[in-house]
Amino acid sequence: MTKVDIISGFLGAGKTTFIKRLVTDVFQKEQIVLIENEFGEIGIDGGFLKDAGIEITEMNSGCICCTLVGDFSEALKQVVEQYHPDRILIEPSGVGKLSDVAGAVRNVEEDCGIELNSCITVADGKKVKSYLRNFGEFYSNQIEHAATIVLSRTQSMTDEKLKEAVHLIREENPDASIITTPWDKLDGEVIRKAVEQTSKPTDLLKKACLHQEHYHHGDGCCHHGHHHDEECCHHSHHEDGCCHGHHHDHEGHHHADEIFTSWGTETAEKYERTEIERFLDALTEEHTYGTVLRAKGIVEGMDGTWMEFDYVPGEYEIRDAKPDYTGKVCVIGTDIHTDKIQQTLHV
Ligand SMILES: Nc1nc2c(ncn2[C@@H]2O[C@H](COP(=O)(O)OP(=O)(O)OP(=O)(O)O)[C@@H](O)[C@H]2O)c(=O)[nH]1
Repeated sequence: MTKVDIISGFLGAGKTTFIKRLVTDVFQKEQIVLIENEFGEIGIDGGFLKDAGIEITEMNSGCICCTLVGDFSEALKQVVEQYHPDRILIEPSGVGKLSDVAGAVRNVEEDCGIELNSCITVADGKKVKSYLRNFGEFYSNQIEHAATIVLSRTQSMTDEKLKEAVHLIREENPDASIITTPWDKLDGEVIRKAVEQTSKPTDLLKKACLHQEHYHHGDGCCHHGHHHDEECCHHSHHEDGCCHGHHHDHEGHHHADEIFTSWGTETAEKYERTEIERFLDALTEEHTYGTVLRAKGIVEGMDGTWMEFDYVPGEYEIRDAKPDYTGKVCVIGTDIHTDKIQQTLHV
């Protein structure tokens, strides 16, 4: 039986970084396939994991919800048939709802010969308060439905801030195990125990489905409170072909793409490192770029070397990288001014 672990978490939380730790130190003896669902068109994370021999299936889609029932179960089935892995790791989009993803996995457990083993959420310890307040519908859902919550960046938090973050998480989820020790300090075995022993998601998921008013029908789909005949995505379908959320539970139900915008481009443009630094520094200027929650990319430098960058509010990182087939940049946020971003990057 293939085990399935879901590693969710908001934009830039550290999901990919934690998954790297899992595959190198925790599940290193197992054959693993990673299914990533990026919000937006440009897949940037693949490199390291591909180098480590991990099979990666990327599902790039603006709306995770619409892909969950159709494409998603198809992807799961294909992965099992093609690779017969010991374990499938699913990294949903940072703005995906954990209950949706977990529900979709459970619906195809029997069909696909898989077993939902754990629901993990990685959360940036420094941003718990602000993300709960500003993006609660998505953020709380990821916290509430996790059996294990892994806090990232705790090494750069004061004890007081860490306590506050844990308290806020406990209010949303009294039962989860919360990993507060920075994961690079932990042995693989300790991480395995924290993830495996506490992550029997069955009861949590029952709760998830009741809470969200999902009805499970014989067709294996998870319906969001409405009964439609369509194949997938049972929100109200409007004539414009888009799915618009309905406010039928206390949290409201929005699609990621109603609230978040993802902009991405591939580019052969070359940059000075200082130019990228200036760009990342400037992303905090809301009046110019809107509310940028995440940026990442890989681009060629003027000197022919390559740079990879990662931005989350309050910090960024530029690293040397191996050349890619072309440069790629992706910016995600709310009300982002893509024309200004394009101007700055000359794309
Ligand atoms: N200092 C520190 N940096 C971290 C930690 N976790 C993640 N980061 C950095 O944060 C950035 C984002 O990490 P990712 O692992 O790509 O985050 P993600 O959740 O996969 O991000 P998305 O691509 O938005 O889904 C990278 O620059 C990481 O190096 C942590 O625990 N400590």
